[in-house]
Amino acid sequence: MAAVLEERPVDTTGKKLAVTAGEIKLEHVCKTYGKGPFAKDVIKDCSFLIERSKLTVMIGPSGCGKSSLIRLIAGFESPTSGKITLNGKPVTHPGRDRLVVFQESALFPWMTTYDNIMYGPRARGEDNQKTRDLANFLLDKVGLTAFRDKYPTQLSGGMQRRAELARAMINNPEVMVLDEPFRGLDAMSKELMWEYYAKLFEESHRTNFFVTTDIDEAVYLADRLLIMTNTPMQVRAVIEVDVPRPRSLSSFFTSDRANDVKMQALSLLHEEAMKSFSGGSKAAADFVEAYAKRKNATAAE
Ligand SMILES: Nc1ncnc2c1ncn2[C@@H]1O[C@H](COP(=O)(O)OP(=O)(O)OP(=O)(O)O)[C@@H](O)[C@H]1O
Repeated sequence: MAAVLEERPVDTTGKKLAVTAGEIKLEHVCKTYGKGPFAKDVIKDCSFLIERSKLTVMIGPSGCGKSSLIRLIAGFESPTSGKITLNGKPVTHPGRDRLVVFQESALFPWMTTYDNIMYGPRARGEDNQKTRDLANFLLDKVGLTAFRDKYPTQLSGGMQRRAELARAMINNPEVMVLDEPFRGLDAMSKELMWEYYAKLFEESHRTNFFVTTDIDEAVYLADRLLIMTNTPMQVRAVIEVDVPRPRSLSSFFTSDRANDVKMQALSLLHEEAMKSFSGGSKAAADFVEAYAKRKNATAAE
């Protein structure tokens, strides 16, 4: 059963939003695309838990199968074998209980920020005082109250991502799934997004599953870090990021534990990249080069 965690204030008039947190379990999940001589194993015997009320981050080499796994969890595709359950019930199709925020903007360009956020409730015939209060509450939470009536093209990249977070959260999913949502943002906007997003999580403790290729993002955000292998993708290691919350970005990376986790994760990812580097992967070669630069920079500090 999903747990109703806590009543959260929606606005100053005292209305409440119940945050419901679910749990997703993957057991021996495999995914093969194509048939016969064209068959390609992308996910192989993948088992892990997306724990209730925790922020689980999955990091793996580029092209290892992360987006394929998200499509299975979202219910857009089915595993070739193995089982995925939400609160013990098999995932068989897409549902409001598992909303995915993708790396590409999904905002409707002809709608204002407010209308984009209200899209879900309106589609369900729930344009009422409660959802309107909630939309305004979320606008405030993501720092977009002043941009309520602007269209997506009038917002910066970071603002668009924040609007997307609000648009997903208004539907109160039991699990929020995020596929590299901050990819492509410049470094400063990205850090700002991490802080917004971490705060939103810390205030709600909704179950979140966040997928990335960015090591700093992964370590800063995660309660649990899943390090994945190259294709066919499996869980290589699970690291508990036992750094207390709320986390301040300015002090986080000076913490010994955060740096230990980062070095441990980097070294595992480096091993995975080396495997596909020897197999001739361009993405792996880029990672190996970036890793060497980062290691030298850390040594120089
Ligand atoms: N529908 C499909 N049919 C055939 N092959 C596919 C299909 N979807 C994905 N693949 C293959 O599966 C592998 C993993 O792709 P996927 O997009 O899941 O990886 P990823 O880790 O999300 O990549 P990135 O980090 O670049 O976003 C790739 O080799 C891709 O070509």
